[in-house]
Amino acid sequence: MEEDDENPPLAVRIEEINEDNASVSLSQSEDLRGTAGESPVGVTVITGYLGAGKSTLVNYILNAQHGKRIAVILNEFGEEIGVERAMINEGDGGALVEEWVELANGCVCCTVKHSLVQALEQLVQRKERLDHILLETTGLADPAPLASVLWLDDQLESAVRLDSIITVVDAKNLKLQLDEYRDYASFPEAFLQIAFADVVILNKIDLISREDGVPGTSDALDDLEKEIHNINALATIIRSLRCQVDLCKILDRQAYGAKNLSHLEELLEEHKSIPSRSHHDYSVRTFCINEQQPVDLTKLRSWLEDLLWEKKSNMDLYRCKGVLNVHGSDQLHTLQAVREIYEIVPARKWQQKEKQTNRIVFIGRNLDVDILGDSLRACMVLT
Ligand SMILES: Nc1nc2c(ncn2[C@@H]2O[C@H](COP(=O)(O)OP(=O)(O)OP(=O)(O)O)[C@@H](O)[C@H]2O)c(=O)[nH]1
Repeated sequence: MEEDDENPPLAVRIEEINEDNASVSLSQSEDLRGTAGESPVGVTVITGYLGAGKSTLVNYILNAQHGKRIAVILNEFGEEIGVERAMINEGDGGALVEEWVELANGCVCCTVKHSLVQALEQLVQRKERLDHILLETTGLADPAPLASVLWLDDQLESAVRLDSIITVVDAKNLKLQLDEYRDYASFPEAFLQIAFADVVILNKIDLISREDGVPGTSDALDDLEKEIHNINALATIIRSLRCQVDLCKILDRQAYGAKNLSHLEELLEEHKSIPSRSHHDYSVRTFCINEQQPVDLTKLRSWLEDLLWEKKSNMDLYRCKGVLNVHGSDQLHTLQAVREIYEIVPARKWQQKEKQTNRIVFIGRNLDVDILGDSLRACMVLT
């Protein structure tokens, strides 16, 4: 499509796909392979419960003076699409909304993967290079399938890469949403969305006031932050009014992959003291395991596959991040996993003075820290 400043680009509706071609294999994503030498375009997934402020955030990003060319993909239920579009201001202030690409058929499950890949393909094949893509998901979505589409592509030298998952939460309603389901075996999306987030925007702080009436400074906000960190200790939390946040903190975070190792190490350092629980914990929680002995990489992979794929011990692991001390290698390896997809890569040489160790943070439900610890120790090579 030729760009024309006078006429803002129209929406491109992705056709609904029928059931016959619904289960598209991930190798479809090979269509998204990048051109040699060009760095992939970052995709920020924006998720959050109904009404938390996702569109407000997208609007804010589009209108901020950053000079980036940003495209938006919406994933909303059919009837809502018109409303969504009308609510988003098409880039008055600096951002150019190049194209709207809507995923018309509901939340991002396997049927939508195909449309998503097509939508991304359409965007990255444009003549004018994009700087970033925002993918706003429906308030009901579980972000994990999205991560799997975008992350796999990274391994395929894709033209796009998952930059980060941002979850917007409503400071006024979050506690209610979490409390409602805390003791149940099934968890609402609110938990999952926080569990998968790299950044949580704690929005609508104006609706939480201290007793003296000063908005946005209440102890209740500290409590909410604790609550969020109990679920996902690795998430960066940013408080906001109408999602007005420093864009440097949310775009280009490179939360996946080994490139951003220093950030990962900082996170792991900060959270090495996450308390371990000796009993089975049914809620969504973060645990950290620290073990120094080097691991056998083959054993470690099959341990991880047992946990992520076979769901051994009924543990529901949503997210893992860590550094590994691999036997026979002078390289520090990083581990990243989102649901069943994982990646272990050598990142850099261990430094001489550095303590070589395995430090893994797990976010999930039903985690049993004893089983996790024992089974990890079984992968170690005694030196
Ligand atoms: N008081 C207050 N209202 C806000 C704030 N941020 C957003 N809102 C309002 O909250 C409502 C919902 O915001 P949206 O951005 O549409 O939320 P959403 O997550 O996109 O909503 P869905 O698409 O329905 O899931 C709108 O009326 C916003 O104006 C805030 O910080 N404070």
